[in-house]
Amino acid sequence: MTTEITPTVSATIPAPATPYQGDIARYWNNEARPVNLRLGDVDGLYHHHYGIGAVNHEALGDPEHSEYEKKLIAELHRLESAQAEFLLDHLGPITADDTLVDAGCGRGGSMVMAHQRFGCKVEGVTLSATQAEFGNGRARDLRIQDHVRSRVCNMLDTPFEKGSVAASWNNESTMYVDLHDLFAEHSRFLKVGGRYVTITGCWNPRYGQPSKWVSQINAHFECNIHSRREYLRAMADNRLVPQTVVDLTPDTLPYWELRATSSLVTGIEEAFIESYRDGSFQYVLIAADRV
Ligand SMILES: C[S@@+](CC[C@H](N)C(=O)[O-])C[C@H]1O[C@@H](n2cnc3c(N)ncnc32)[C@H](O)[C@@H]1O
Ligand SMILES: CC(C)=CCC/C(C)=C/COP(=O)(O)OP(=O)(O)O
Ligand SMILES: [Mg+2]
Repeated sequence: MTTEITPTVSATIPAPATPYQGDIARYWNNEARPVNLRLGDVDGLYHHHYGIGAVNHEALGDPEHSEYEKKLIAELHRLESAQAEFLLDHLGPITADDTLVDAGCGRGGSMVMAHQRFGCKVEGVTLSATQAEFGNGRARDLRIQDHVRSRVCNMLDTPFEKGSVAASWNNESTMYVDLHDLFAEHSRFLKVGGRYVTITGCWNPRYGQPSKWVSQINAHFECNIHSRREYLRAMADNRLVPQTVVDLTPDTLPYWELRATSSLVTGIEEAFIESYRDGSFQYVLIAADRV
């Protein structure tokens, strides 16, 4: 008797490249915070990034109202999706024949949005088998699995052909890797004339060194936040020339101030709010041309 085996992500998980990557894979495999799942449940787009834009206080209404918490969750989610839309705005002209790469794709919310906007293929890589299965499940639910695919793969060592990708991004996933290694890999698989975009938190060299708040964020997420200077230097060294740099710090503060009032707080809100306010930490978008 033969048993048919349906290939799943977990059947083909590569060994972590380093012990640290094993730690990060475990971290995301075990992550199930309500602040992420309940926001994703609003419309089926699951994000692991933060929000930008003004809070719509009119839509929120009276905090004493029984529906207020539900509206608050919908509002936080709207701001997180607005962040992803802003990133996609900077990818340049993408056609349905193009392939995009989401490096550190999480549960795949941004990938679905990119496919819905451009009609193109979107390939995502994450260290977490749980996340890749989740993202592929959502793609199947939406019947876009031919176009949107997540896999367990180190973003520093991907299977994408040299020069085959029209645009790629990291949405809050650069703080887990060495930036020179990361940009060398994007530069390899991007077409000349292609576009790279990141939205990230970075420490501000004007402050001096990483503040205690930045250290607290690193410890909370087991990550290693880089400085703004490091981004620009590593891009320049890898044929990525910044076309647009936007300081999104003032645009993300309202999200954090609202989140701090919700029942879904995780305890990291103070560190983000204080570091954005004291200037030690910045939320930035950098869009670069592959030259
Ligand atoms: C904060 S989440 C961001 C997820 C997604 N970009 C989003 O906006 O929802 C960080 C992601 O980076 C991924 N990651 C970290 N290091 C990685 C690596 N070396 N290779 C691939 N993915 C990595 C994690 O697995 C996780 O999916
Ligand atoms: C800007 C910086 C420094 C980001 C660090 C990376 C990170 C963990 C992002 C959000 O993930 P999440 O959505 O899972 O976090 P949370 O549970 O806090 O919403
Ligand atoms: Mg979140």
